Amino acid sequence: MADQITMTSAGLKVGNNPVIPYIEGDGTGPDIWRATVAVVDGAVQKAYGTERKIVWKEVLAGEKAFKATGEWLPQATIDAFKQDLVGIKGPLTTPIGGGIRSLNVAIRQECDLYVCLRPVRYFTGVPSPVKHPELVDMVIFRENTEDIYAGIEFAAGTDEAAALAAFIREHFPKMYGKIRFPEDCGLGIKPVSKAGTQRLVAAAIDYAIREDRDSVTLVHKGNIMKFTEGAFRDWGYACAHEQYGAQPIDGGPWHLLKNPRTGKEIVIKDVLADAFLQQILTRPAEYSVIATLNLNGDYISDALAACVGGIGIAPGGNINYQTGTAVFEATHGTAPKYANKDMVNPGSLILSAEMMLRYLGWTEAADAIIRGLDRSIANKTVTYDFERLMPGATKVTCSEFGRQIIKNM
Ligand SMILES: NC(=O)C1=CN([C@@H]2O[C@H](COP(=O)(O)OP(=O)(O)OC[C@H]3O[C@@H](n4cnc5c(N)ncnc54)[C@H](OP(=O)(O)O)[C@@H]3O)[C@@H](O)[C@H]2O)C=CC1
Ligand SMILES: O=C(O)CCC(=O)C(=O)O
Ligand SMILES: [Mg+2]
Repeated sequence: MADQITMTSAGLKVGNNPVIPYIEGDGTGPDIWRATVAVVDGAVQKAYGTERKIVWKEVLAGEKAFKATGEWLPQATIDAFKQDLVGIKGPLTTPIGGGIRSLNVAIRQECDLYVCLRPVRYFTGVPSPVKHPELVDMVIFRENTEDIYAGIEFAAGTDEAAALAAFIREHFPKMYGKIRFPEDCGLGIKPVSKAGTQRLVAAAIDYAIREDRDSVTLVHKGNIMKFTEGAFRDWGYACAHEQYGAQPIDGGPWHLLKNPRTGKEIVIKDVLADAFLQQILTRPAEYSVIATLNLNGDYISDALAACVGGIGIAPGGNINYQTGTAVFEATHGTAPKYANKDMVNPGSLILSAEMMLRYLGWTEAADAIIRGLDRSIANKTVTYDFERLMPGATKVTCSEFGRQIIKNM
């Protein structure tokens, strides 16, 4: 028996046997996927016995898809994510320079998954390069459909780059004069819209209200990129003011919002991206919910993951809160040098699956995963990345780490 997940006015409707499409992924993807599926099935069984079970449905993308179909991202895969609503994926390779554009970004854009949700918090015992990793408890809302990631780029020396340069020269001669080497210049365009910004910022504020968080920080580089990053900040504050009734503090720009659920205050503030990247090291406790643009969010995700013990344990989900469509995935990439060695940490994908279970409303199964992971780390039976920094730890394989988590649930 298999149930289709549907979106209703009351939220997702999830049966006992939901169909969940998954992409195994490239590089280390198959290793971490195998460990993840075992942990998720184990957690669901632990929480609900035989009453509930996920019906996994493989869909293809990346190298496996190319070998089987001649396409890197078959339309059937996008259709499955849209139809089945909730899915999960391993990492996919993106070549640098030429070749295909990011399949990961393509999935987010084609399904209009406008929020890249990346919670970053510390698990006791995980080795970290900072003195107080336990002070890091942030949830990143990274805009997922706009910015430099829209992929409007023209290679130096092409007719397209020359045509765009000619257009700028004709219509914006002063700006053309600012291009230092116009003759051999690659050109990129950075679209950032009010609608795109405000649906992202609204999702971040909704989260702060729902999860009783005390601040939402808009992270941008608006001093330099005034009409994209600066506009993101201004539209973000406008969203807080117009849609949530937030009021300026001492004339602004910071705003204060009363949580309608708890009556507590939520500060809406902003910070420049470079300052933020140093402050996450020096005073992380001052930040809670983060709303930011696509590229900033990419950098911030990896930097924050490092603060709490590394990319091996940083989860994520790409979500459209209106349609309910969501594809969960780790923050890290394919780590190709470790492919097929059954070696890397499956924690990021396992915790992404844990987010997925919570999104489905299967909180008991999600809690079982957290219990299993907490205890496995406390027992110091960990993969190479933690073991090399954890005195007295026992190094286990990727699959064995998964088995430890199941045992410890
Ligand atoms: N969403 C996605 O699918 C993403 C895909 N990518 C793609 O992945 C490919 C490789 O990118 P790359 O820049 O090497 O970044 P990766 O994140 O794949 O790897 C960088 C380093 O991070 C560490 N790492 C990554 N995964 C794990 C894990 N599961 N457990 C423990 N440590 C881990 C390793 O560090 P160490 O060497 O110190 O052990 C690794 O060398 C590229 O094609 C890139 O485009 C990148 C990011 C996201
Ligand atoms: O798609 C890629 O290759 C990179 C994506 C990425 O770095 C991210 O989503 O964090
Ligand atoms: Mg990244």
